[in-house]
Amino acid sequence: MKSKSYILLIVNPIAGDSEKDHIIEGVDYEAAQRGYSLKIFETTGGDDVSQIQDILKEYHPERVLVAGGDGTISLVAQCLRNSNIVMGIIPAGSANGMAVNFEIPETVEEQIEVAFSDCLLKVDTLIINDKICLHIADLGMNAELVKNYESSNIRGKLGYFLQSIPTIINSGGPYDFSIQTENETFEKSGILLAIANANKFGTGANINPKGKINDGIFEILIFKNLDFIEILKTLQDNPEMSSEFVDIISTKKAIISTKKKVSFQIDGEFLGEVSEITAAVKPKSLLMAVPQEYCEMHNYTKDNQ
Ligand SMILES: Nc1ncnc2c1ncn2[C@@H]1O[C@H](COP(=O)(O)OP(=O)(O)OP(=O)(O)O)[C@@H](O)[C@H]1O
Repeated sequence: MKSKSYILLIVNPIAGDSEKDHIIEGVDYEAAQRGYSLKIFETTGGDDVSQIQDILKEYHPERVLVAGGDGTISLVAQCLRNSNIVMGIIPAGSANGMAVNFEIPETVEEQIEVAFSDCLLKVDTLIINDKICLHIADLGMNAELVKNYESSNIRGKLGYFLQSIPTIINSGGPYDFSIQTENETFEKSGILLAIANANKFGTGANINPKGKINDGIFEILIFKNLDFIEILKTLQDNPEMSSEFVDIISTKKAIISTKKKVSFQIDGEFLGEVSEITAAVKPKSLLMAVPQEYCEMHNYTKDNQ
């Protein structure tokens, strides 16, 4: 084990199609100011999980900062789950859904400040079909949109917007979902079933306004139709959505099945078509540095060590 405390910075060089030099310089400066040594690891897209695990064992960093998109954040969260190592996010992807959800500020300077701050929150993670979900997974129309977005050349919100109309027209829904929770079985029909640990999609749509990221439960939201007025409401901070538009089930675990296969995504990554998934919450399993304002707005109590 090394004698000085380490910060590990994990950089995905291709995320968001942007250079990361200013992030690396900013983190290097801040780490030095605070008396840490900095270890940098660049992902390769190959065996990143086992390489990161080896670095964690060798350097025992106090914090791991991630400069990448949602895919890289998920990968790092998977390595840090059930440890006491803090994860900080420096969003550098094309859509950055998790950063939108955690209200990470816009500038790199502010993001680095948050990533090094002592506003720490132990958040729940979900395990869905053996994969980690920090944010939102879904079956149906949004997953179809993620698939079409991934295969298109235009990135960012514009890319999502441009894919939305053909996706709506060509969608395979509505779907009949059978949802088995710990105590009950529900039969529901909808165009989109979301499994939400967090509140917002990467587009900013606040689909799960009452959800808390550290309450030991998650929400299953079944959207029944494309009601544009209700969709516009989700752009507000605290939308009251009609029960004609969405049904909400809160639970700790669930098995969800459909007769016909349906598109499936976790945290912005398209994972093919499935007819059954299992989801379970792992309460307070990841320690994250988040903005003070995020804790205040959602009445979260900090989990400072
Ligand atoms: N050095 C690399 N070369 C090629 N691909 C890489 C490399 N490092 C990571 N990857 C790939 O990058 C993907 C993850 O990208 P990530 O989600 O972080 O960024 P993004 O796609 O730009 O952002 P977002 O998810 O916010 O749209 C994974 O598929 C991973 O395999």
